[in-house]
Amino acid sequence: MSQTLILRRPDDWHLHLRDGAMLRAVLPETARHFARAIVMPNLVPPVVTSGDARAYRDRILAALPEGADFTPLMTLYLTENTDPEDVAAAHAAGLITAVKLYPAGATTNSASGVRDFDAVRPVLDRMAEIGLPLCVHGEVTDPATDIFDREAVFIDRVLDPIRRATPGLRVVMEHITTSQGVDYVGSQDRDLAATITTHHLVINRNHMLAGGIRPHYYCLPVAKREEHRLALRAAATGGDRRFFLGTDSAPHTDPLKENACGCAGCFTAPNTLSILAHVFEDEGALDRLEGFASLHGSAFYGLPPNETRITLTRGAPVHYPARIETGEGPVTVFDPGFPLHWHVT
Ligand SMILES: NC(=O)N[C@@H](CC(=O)O)C(=O)O
Ligand SMILES: [Zn+2]
Ligand SMILES: [Zn+2]
Repeated sequence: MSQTLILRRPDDWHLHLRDGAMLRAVLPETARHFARAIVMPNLVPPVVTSGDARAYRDRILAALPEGADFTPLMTLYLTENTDPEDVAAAHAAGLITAVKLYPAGATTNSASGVRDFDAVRPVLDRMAEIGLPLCVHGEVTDPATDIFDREAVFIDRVLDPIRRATPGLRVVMEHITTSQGVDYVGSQDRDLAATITTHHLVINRNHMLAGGIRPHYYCLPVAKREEHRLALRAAATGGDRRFFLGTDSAPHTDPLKENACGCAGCFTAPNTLSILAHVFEDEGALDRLEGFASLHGSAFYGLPPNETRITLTRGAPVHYPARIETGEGPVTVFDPGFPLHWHVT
């Protein structure tokens, strides 16, 4: 017997769309299922001013397939030179939904990020005043901190002090990967939330490293031990409104992934919803999928939920392409390692 789930159309609260030919290839994969997405600003060069955000938004809208119903929600890349007034004006004009903090050197295209957190204090103060959320890539970057500990150390050493010094600042910890991330969000008030990716609900570090190195499972923050994956699954499927979907779908071409120094990022846009339905079914939480994918994020950002619906139907295995072609080369689609049965229409 086939089983059907009807959900409000989901949103993706953390997405990389890139630019140019890559943008044109990956955007339809998200627009097919999602109504809105927070678009990350880590282009080269990054999206740092309101003018950059407006121009990037226009390029995204121009790349949308005919008839697509998709709204990009823009972000600014926080640098030590960001002008608080430019941020406030972009917010007041409805141009941006958040500002993104990358510690310099933490991840893909983060070289223009923040080294000295005191240098961005005026921007953070202004954001707290106007209620504009800060999205955070939460990892320290000092070489002495083990890569598997970088998120937990960031919470204690950077994030908690910033939040204490900036009362009222609304923060989203992006792509949390640890039980410490889950616990920190759970212990705080409604000004703090977290996105969780699809892939971190599926893989732990063994999937990436045991029995051969699998570069398509390499992303940042890097997948952790199994106990952390289980904590993320409990948070995502537990119904707490502070946790919501941000796929962090992050396309890189195969030659850049399958490389002696491979890029970080998993491309999950095409099959994310089928995988999530599988995960929520496994956890006996299909009734909570709509909250995680379609309701909690918009509530945090103060936006109305989408009025349109998608239908998930459980049936014969559904096949997604192993990779998509882009004008820049092939991009491998994340392989969850199990057959998918949930069709999305
Ligand atoms: N997640 C990743 O591994 N990569 C992202 C950057 C990021 O979100 O940290 C990318 O832009 O490729
Ligand atoms: Zn990141
Ligand atoms: Zn990302």
